[in-house]
Amino acid sequence: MSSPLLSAAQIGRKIEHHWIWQHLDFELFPGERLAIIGPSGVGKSLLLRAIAGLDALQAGQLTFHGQPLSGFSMPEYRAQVIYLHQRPALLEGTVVFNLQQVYQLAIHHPKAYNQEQILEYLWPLGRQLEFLHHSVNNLSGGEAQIVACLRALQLSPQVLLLDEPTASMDESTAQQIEVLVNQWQQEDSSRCCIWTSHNVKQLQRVTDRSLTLTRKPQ
Ligand SMILES: Nc1ncnc2c1ncn2[C@@H]1O[C@H](COP(=O)(O)OP(=O)(O)OP(=O)(O)O)[C@@H](O)[C@H]1O
Repeated sequence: MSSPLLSAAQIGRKIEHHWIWQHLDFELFPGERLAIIGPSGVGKSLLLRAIAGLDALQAGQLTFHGQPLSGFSMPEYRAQVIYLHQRPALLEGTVVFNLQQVYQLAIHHPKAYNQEQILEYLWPLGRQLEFLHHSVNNLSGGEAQIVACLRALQLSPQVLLLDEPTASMDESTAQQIEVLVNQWQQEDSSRCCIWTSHNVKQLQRVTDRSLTLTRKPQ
């Protein structure tokens, strides 16, 4: 069997004096699609944020390709493991500006913005060239999620951490996003994703197994 791409050993996240979750162990093998499930407030986003290296852990260790996260430069790690926030933060300006701006980061050189690829992503989402010139201030919540998703997919990451990425979309647009994520994964069989969603049917379509978080007594 291959080695895990990501693994968590006895990880714990504490906020103030309260453990949100602790003693968590899991492994993510190449090609896997994992769901993180549990009720609101149980700490699913905090787990994705920890895996993304955005928040420190208070216990345990995460490894990527067998190396502790502390062994990576964060830009290098985050170019490979991309977190899609449930409420995406976009930069002031147009959609195309947001898609192009990420390439200013040295870590993405020599990759370059590819408008043809973006238009291919947009077509099944019912949007064309003019969408690229919309100001992000005028986007709906679902459209902002589309932009965040395309911004991540165009970078061809190895792992996508999808935090309710379609929560603000209609069902048909959400399913088109699922198709795009699936295509990204089919392009390289070692790519992995971790999803959170309150849409059980969606999780059945897009993941193969799940990790359940349960609420700790206070
Ligand atoms: N920065 C923070 N400071 C204080 N508390 C926080 C912070 N971030 C999250 N929390 C708390 O940690 C708990 C877990 O939050 P989290 O957003 O991970 O839940 P979730 O399982 O993703 O919920 P939902 O399904 O509603 O998105 C919540 O009680 C939340 O209020």
